Amino acid sequence: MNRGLVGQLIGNAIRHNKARYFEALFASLFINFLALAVPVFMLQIYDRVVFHHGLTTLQGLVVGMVCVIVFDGVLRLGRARLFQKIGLNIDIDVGRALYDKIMKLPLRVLEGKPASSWQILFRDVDAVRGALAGPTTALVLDLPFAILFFLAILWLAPPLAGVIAVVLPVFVLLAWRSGASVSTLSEAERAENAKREALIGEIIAGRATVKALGLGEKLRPEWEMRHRNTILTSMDRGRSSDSHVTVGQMLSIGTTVAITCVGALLILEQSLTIGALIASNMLASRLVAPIASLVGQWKSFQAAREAAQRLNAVLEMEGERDAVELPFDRPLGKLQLEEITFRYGKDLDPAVDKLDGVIGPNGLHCIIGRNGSGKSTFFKLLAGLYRPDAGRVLLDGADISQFPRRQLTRWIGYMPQEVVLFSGTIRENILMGSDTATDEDLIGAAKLAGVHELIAQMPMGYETDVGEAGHRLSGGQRRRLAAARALIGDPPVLLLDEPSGDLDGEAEKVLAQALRSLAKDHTILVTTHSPALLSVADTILVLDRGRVAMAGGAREVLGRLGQGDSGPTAPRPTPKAAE
Ligand SMILES: Nc1ncnc2c1ncn2[C@@H]1O[C@H](COP(=O)(O)OP(=O)(O)OP(=O)(O)O)[C@@H](O)[C@H]1O
Repeated sequence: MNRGLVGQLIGNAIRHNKARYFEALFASLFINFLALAVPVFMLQIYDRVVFHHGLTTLQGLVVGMVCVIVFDGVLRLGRARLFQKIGLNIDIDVGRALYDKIMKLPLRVLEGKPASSWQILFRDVDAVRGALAGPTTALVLDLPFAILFFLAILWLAPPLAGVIAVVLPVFVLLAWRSGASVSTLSEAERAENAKREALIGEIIAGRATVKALGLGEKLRPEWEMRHRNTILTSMDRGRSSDSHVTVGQMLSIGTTVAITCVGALLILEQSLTIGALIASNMLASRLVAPIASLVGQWKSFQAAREAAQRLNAVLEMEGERDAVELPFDRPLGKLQLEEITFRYGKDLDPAVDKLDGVIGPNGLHCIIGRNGSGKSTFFKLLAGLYRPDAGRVLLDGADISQFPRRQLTRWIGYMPQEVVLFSGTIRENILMGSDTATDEDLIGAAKLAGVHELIAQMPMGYETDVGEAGHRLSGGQRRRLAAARALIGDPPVLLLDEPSGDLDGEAEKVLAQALRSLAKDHTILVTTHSPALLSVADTILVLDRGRVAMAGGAREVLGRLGQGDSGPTAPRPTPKAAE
């Protein structure tokens, strides 16, 4: 049977930590042997010290018990440390595998689920760690030693061992039932919790809009509904769990009562001493305790198993090509589209529909079209972020789908429409665009993006902290930094989605001139409606509902658009005119 990747990772983690688990098992062995000391102490107190005034025995027993308590404490502490180390290794292995997988998943897969559902997966790593290196593991290691206590009771009072033999299967059945019923309810609770977190995530991400539009009250019913559902499912799960735990506690008390009653009869028959009864009762509660905790803890195992299954499902998803980089020279930047088609869903119209033609090498090519005409989708296909449902994108004659992501990002610089910066300095954010860039490249890219002077005027210059997601900067500043980030690796192909979006007129002109001079030896595609950029373009491609509505030299297209040509809705006259 396929254990799955998480199974393998856990297997590896257990193998790597085999020595530690053995040490923990060894510690458990001693802890449980030492646990026998208390009943023996009681037996001696009642049957020897009390009955025979054995004060010397009492002194000896007290010294012995102090040693036992200290040794037990040291062992428990040691065992907890071992679990910490094992847990750390599991965290590192499984957490790293999850991070790597998420980084390798295709963009469409990542976009297919809310951001919060990816975030929540890291909590699943905690659940797996908790089950393999937490209190539940200590419980499992203690379980085999229950036999030790059973044998001790059997030796002291065989009829009392009979009572235990009857009660134990009931405990095991209860633990199993508790796990089974809690499992379904935990899944429902998790699903509701994920919905609530998705809403909180959206509200926090859009906090400025929420505030500006005063959406607090409008969003409240939705929030309250999701919050209520989370609480209700949590209460259902809690109720089920509580009822099993309560039955378990009742059974524990019932066991003590049954043992005491049977023990009392044995004392009356003079086949048992009071000390032996007290010792048996202590042994019985020590035996029953871990099994009774199983009733409450089974849910942790169940939760860990489900977490492992969810992690497994993600880890087994197909990632992007992880091949070694191919020995290709730096491309010249000729993009060839072979009837590329892409739909966001099987039943949806194509967002990009049979786009065909050649762009570049070199030149500044503007893509225009109405909102929703497919410009951003087209760029994501060119950047290799989406795979076409049909057709191919070739770069210098090579299908881009064969290249690993790292290689592609060096050749195709992409600046998305929604600019995202990361916490850190301006310098760190720009340098993210290249693995090898020097300080000279950093300044060169900033100058090209027209942001160098602006940075130089800041008190901390390139070391200025941009804040969470770059929120300490203005929209235009963020966009210019993102442009510098796309430019820094000097890729032969540049895809800039609305680079002039938040720019003022002056910045727009600077950008237009920079792109114009860069276009001599780079293939630059820009989606824009900025006259400054359109005026320096070599070609213009007009998209409409994912198709080419018009394409050709910039002057010609602008002329036709100016003459009242129906533009984006016009038929497709020159499919390869962007060449
Ligand atoms: N993640 C998505 N899931 C489903 N449909 C999508 C998704 N993203 C875009 N679309 C749809 O695909 C079509 C093309 O969208 P796209 O973002 O490429 O247009 P655009 O030309 O860049 O628009 P704009 O000028 O507004 O940025 C639109 O109809 C849009 O509704």
